[in-house]
Amino acid sequence: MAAPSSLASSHLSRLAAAGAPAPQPHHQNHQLRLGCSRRRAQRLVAMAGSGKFFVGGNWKCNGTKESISKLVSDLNAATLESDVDVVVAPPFIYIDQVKSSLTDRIEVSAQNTWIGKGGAFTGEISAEQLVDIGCQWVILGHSERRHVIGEDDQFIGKKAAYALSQNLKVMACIGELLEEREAGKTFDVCFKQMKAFADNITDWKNVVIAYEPVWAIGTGKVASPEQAQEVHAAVRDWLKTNVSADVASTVRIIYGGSVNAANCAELAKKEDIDGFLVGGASLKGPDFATICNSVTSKKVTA
Ligand SMILES: O=C(CO)COP(=O)(O)O
Repeated sequence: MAAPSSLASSHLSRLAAAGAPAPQPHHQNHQLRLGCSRRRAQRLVAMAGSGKFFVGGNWKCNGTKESISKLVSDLNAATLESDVDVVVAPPFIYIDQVKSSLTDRIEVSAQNTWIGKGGAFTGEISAEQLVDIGCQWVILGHSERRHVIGEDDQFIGKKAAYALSQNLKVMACIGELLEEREAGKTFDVCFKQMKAFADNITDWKNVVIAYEPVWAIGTGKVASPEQAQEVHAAVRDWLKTNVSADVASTVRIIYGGSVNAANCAELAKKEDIDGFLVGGASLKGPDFATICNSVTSKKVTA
């Protein structure tokens, strides 16, 4: 694959050594750099409002009553920086347990919801029911739901609209497969997934976008800070062109895929990385707290 001229060759060798796929060949780094300082100035102003660093823990289909009780007590005991929003997403059946035992400092999310009002939909959980038990967030469009369960862009977009209409906040996930990255289609895939969200979302204030490259999820192959930044900046530019400059400068774009206590600080330093969506490492309270507190690396470089 042709290497983009803007990345130093030493960096490319490090990526190759770590087994990470190469950056996108068609990237418009030049154009992104030109808009960079203006965008940063806009975003620093926005930081005073909704733009807090954001870390979500997606527990996926893991845990027992006992292990979750231990995880909650570790999270309750953790010292968290004040300028980070923290959310955890337990499996549905443990949400009530978590809500009743977890500090209010941490908000609670579901990992999915039904597309509309509840009723005769066996096995589903409605947005109304999530709100009823005090759940504030829902993760939608996660790659495991797209690629394992088979949810498509339109279905996910409609879920987002309905969840937002019921006052749930949404972590809207996007991300490319390895073969899509290797074929130079990362931006096409991410923009197509973004369009399905944008077609259904009118107000973005309760939306966080999670860029989770599928090849980095649960594989230990984290995207390099440069790879993640490249896509985050491109998604922000897409929002500017296709939604509004205001949404582009205020919406938080978080990264997910093999984030851990050791690699979070370097990723957090990147301008367009506003936080993380964490899988495996969110099951360990102290590691998750370290990832939440990587906001301090952001402050140093902002
Ligand atoms: O899918 C993820 C978060 O939603 C990421 O999972 P891992 O952190 O385990 O790679």
